[in-house]
Amino acid sequence: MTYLQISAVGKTFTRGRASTEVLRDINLDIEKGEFVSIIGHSGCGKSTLLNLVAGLNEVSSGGIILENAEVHTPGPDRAVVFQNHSLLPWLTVYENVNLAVAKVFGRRKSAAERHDWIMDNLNLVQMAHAKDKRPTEISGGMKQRVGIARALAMEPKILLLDEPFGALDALTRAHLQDQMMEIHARLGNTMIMITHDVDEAVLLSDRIVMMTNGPAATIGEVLDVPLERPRRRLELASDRTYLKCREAVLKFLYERHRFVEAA
Ligand SMILES: Nc1ncnc2c1ncn2[C@@H]1O[C@H](COP(=O)(O)OP(=O)(O)OP(=O)(O)O)[C@@H](O)[C@H]1O
Repeated sequence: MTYLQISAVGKTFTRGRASTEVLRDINLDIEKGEFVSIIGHSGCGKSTLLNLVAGLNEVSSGGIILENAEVHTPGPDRAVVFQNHSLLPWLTVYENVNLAVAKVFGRRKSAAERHDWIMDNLNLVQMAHAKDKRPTEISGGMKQRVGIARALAMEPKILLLDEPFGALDALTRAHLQDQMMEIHARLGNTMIMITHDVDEAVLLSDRIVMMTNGPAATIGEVLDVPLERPRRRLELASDRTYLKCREAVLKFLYERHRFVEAA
């Protein structure tokens, strides 16, 4: 039984008499525990697709089923991490995570259990030491880590990552990619990540979904990444399979589906 099933999904935005068909006939099955990246040129509809899975927008045609339940609205079973952290600035790191934990586990866990759970998740992203700091007092990479802890603390069925490291410098980005791989190995979560970064996609993913250019974008190809885990970036830099996957994505993006700026 497929965990997440995206079937014949289309999305058209309509405003007044104008309408734009952004996505057409998207079909994708994702298994429990898979790490899937979505890559494609700017504006092709990656975030739109993620937002449909998150339930932030409704599909115009087709359907999305997560563990036998059709997706219509947002829910804590699908946590989203955005490129720019969405922490509340007047709350501490701890309180930001607590907000999600209280909402999801308020009735099911005691206050002591909720506290332990918040600390577990802050520890997972190595942010427990900053639990009493406010978002303005920590770096961009740290804020993203808190956002990831908050999302993980909801124990979602699926973690949706919309360019989670896009705004970070290269070194911080590499560090967080490594942490993400460790978390994935430890918890076995199902994750969908949008990225513009070919190396990031190959390093982290079990499969890479490559999207054609819009309007009416669809899935052009899906690439399996048959690299064993754990993966180490330095060893992979000269690994044949890694380089082949990288080349396949680059060819898709820059030969077969080159980005053409709209007039
Ligand atoms: N709510 C909306 N109403 C109308 N059009 C929208 C809406 N949301 C997105 N679009 C349009 O859908 C298209 C795809 O946007 P989307 O943000 O999904 O692309 P993307 O691939 O994630 O882009 P990027 O990589 O630049 O973030 C764009 O042309 C955008 O203008």
